[in-house]
Amino acid sequence: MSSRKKVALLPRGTVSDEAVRYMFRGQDVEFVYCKMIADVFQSTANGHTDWSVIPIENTIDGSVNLHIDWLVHEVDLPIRAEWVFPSIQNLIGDASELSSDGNPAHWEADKIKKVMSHPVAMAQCLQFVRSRLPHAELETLNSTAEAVRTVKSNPGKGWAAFGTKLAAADMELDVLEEGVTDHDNNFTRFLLVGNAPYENATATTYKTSILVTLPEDYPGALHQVLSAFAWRRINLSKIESRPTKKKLGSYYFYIDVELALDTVLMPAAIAEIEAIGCQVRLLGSYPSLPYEQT
Ligand SMILES: O=C(O)C(=O)Cc1ccccc1
Repeated sequence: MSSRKKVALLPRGTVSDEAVRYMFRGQDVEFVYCKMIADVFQSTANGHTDWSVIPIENTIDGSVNLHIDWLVHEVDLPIRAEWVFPSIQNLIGDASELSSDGNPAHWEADKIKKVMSHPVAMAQCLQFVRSRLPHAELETLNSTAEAVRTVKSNPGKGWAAFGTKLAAADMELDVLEEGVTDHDNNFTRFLLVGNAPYENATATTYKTSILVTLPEDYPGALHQVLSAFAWRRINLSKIESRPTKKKLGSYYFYIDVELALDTVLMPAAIAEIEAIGCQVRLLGSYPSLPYEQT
C-alpha cells in the first residue's frame, strides 16, 4: 500500500493551492481539490484524505469565522501544523471585453459590471473596490478559482474576478491589475488538520489551541483563565469568543497558546483552568512554521 499522503484543499488556482504547494514543496503528497470548504473538511473526516488545509485568519479581515466554526462544531480533526502565506489578489477578466483596445492595462471601470471572489479575498480588496470600481456589483463564491472560472464561462457580461495569477493562466484570462489587495503585508494563516500525524524536523516554534467554556455562575472566570497563563508567563497569541450555538449569549473562548502541550507548564495551566469549573477541549498541539520567501 502506498504511504503517499493525501491532502484536501480548495480548487486548483486558489490561494490555498499556492499555500499548500509552498508548504509541501519538495514532498510527495497528493492534492485532492474540493469545491468548497465544507467538502475539504468532509473529505478528511470520512477518511478519503489524511489532512485538510483550512485558511483560518488573515491580516486584513481577521478570523475566518465560518472555518473556525466548522473545525469546532462539525468535525473532530486535530490541528497538525500552521503556517502563513502571503495572499495576493489580482483583478482578472477578458481584456478584449473590458478595455477598448484589448490591452489589459487599459481596463475601464464602467465596463466592469460585477466582480466576483471568495468572501475572504473580497474583504481584502474592499478599498480597491471603493476607489476603482465603485459601481460594480459584488458577488461571493466558494473560492477565488471558482470566481475566475465563472468569469470565463460568462463572456460578454462585463464580469471580473479577484484571484490568483495561476487561475488567470489556467482559464486563459488576463490579469488587468496586479496586487489589488488593500495592504501589501497581507498574509493568511493556514491550518493543517487531520488524523494523520505531521512531522517537521525544522520547526522551532510550537502552539497549542484550546477551547474553553466558562462555568455560567462564576463571575471573573475569564480573568482566572487568563491568570493561569499569565503567572506562568505563558504567552497567548490569540483569544477569541465564539457562540456555542446552544443558546443565545453563550460563548466559548478559542485560545492559541505559544507553547507545546508536552511541556511541564501547559498541563498544569490546563488543570488549573479545569479546577475552577471550566471545560477545556484540546484542538491540537502543533508546529508553527515560519514563512521564508522562496
Ligand atoms: O478562494 C481561495 O483562493 C482560497 O484559498 C480562500 C482564500 C481566499 C483569500 C485568502 C486566503 C484564502
